[in-house]
Amino acid sequence: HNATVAKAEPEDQVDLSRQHAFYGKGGQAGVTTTPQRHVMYMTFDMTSQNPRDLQILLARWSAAIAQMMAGEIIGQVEPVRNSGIGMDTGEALDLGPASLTVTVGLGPGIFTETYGLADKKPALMRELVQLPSDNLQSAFTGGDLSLQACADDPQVAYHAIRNLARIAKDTGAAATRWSVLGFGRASAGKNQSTPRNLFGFKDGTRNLTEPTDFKKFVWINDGGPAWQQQGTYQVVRKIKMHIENWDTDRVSDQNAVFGRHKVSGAPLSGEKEFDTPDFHQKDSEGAPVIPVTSHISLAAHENNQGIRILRRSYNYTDGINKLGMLDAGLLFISYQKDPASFEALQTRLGAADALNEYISHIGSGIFFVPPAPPEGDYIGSQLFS
Ligand SMILES: C=CC1=C(C)c2cc3[nH]c(cc4nc(cc5[nH]c(cc1n2)c(C)c5CCC(=O)O)C(CCC(=O)O)=C4C)c(C)c3C=C
Ligand SMILES: [Fe+2]
Repeated sequence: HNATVAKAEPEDQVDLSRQHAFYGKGGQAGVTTTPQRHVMYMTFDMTSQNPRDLQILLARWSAAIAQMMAGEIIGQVEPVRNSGIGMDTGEALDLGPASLTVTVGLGPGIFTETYGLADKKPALMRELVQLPSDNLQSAFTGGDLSLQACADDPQVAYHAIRNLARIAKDTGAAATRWSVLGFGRASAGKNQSTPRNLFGFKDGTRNLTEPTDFKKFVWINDGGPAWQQQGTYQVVRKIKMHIENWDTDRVSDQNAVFGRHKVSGAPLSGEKEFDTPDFHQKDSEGAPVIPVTSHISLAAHENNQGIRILRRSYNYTDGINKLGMLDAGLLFISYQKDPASFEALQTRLGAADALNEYISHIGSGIFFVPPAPPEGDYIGSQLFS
């Protein structure tokens, strides 16, 4: 079963010398970018009430991200002065750019009077509504700022976040809130083979991959304030997966939970992974072949007034819990031009998904992702003019 590896597309091969552009005209890198293999995700709380500190932080973050995405250090690792402290912590030296992208998000707490930004709040920015089956813990929820660092080498992603957290502390602007280190991209981009989540199922088969769909469902182009155009909303959910329970379940039942076959990824109504699911197909007893409570039946755009979102999730593990059980799951990240799209899907999933027996939404966040800055500028600069 090594066939997929042997005939991998270039998008599937790791080339650690590959790099992405930070500056540009469209949206930030790391949203519609072909998913890299690893993520280090972190949110921050503002520790300063001064808008100047926020501005300086966004400017310093932007400059540092641009350098790191190019595979450069962000300052001396070994200072010339004998007693000097290093600027760059050094652990990514010689590792290459590794397709690093760092995507910056602004949380609801940024668009407030505290920073003189209440009137700059993007039209659809707000806290997510409470959703059915939510089991959110404050230790994995919220944040004023988010950083999603993705790379094909986990150390490159970690180095980026570590150095950006250092800058946040250094400026006195923000402090770390929660973070997740994720692996094994659980989503697929164009020409990428579909990876598997920790339940062993192919995840990302019917994800968005076409520029026309990105335009329609992901990037904001509503004719509103110029600085928000080509922005998007990031929703993040830390979803624990009850692995031991799942592993004792019959595979036929697992297939019914997702509405797909485990090995091939084909919908239960078809034979091949990319066959379009037929939600009307009935078995000999007249029951839908793809159960109505299956994950794909509840999430598919055909059954949700055409709603679609871009998923960019990663598997994660936090080791084992106090009972010695595997503590792992999915760092679900989605991008959409309207956070209500996520809410609409999760309202249905949270209420009826057969998968709910095996998962628990324990963390959550929502962030506005401003467009990429042009060369020489920084993310969110237009907030301060
Ligand atoms: C609210 C949005 C979604 C959450 C939360 C979510 C959690 C979640 N999903 C899987 C595994 C799979 N999801 C699949 C498809 C799928 N999931 C969503 C949305 C959410 N999933 C959508 C919109 C879709 C596409 C539905 C369709 O159009 O058919 C699949 C099938 C393969 C695929 O198309 O990607 C799997 C497998 C897990 C394990 C999980 C939480 C832990
Ligand atoms: Fe899903």
